[in-house]
Amino acid sequence: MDRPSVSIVMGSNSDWGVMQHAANVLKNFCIPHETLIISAHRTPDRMFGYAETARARGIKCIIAGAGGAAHLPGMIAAKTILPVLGVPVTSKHLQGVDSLLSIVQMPKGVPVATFAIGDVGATNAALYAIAILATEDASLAEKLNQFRKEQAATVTSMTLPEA
Ligand SMILES: Nc1c(C(=O)O)ncn1[C@@H]1O[C@H](COP(=O)(O)O)[C@@H](O)[C@H]1O
Repeated sequence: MDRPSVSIVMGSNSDWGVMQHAANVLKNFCIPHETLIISAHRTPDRMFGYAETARARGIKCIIAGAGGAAHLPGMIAAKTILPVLGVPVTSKHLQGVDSLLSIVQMPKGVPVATFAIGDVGATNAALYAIAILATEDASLAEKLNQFRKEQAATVTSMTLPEA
């Protein structure tokens, strides 16, 4: 098994329903990745250790998903210079708007690329991670181009019911 180049982390196993969409995209593109549960709030020391060592382990970018007071992506970004892609997980009471705002409003100097709430955000974060890797991998770039072409063909062949 190749060393993972993308790391997917989430605050709880309850986030998996959303975050599995990121893992599936990476799997479809044959990107070696890891999936971990780490919480800035509940396991702060583990989170620090993880963020401080991820780059040396060969990780190229981190997809971090969390819900509610979603400080995980921002706190990871505070401890690593790797690109952090934040996924706001849909929450029970505020439908993920709380997660989105917690992730997107980072202070100047410590960026987190923030994606849409839920499944779409997780999917796009993985596609973005692939785009990052593809800047230095011609065959991956070709795969990504092919994906876009297939997507365009699907939309082009869409039909509507007769009026
Ligand atoms: N937002 C965070 C963090 C964090 O940001 O460190 N750690 C856990 N959580 C979130 O709490 C929610 C509820 O978690 P539980 O289902 O375990 O109670 C999850 O969406 C998780 O991401």
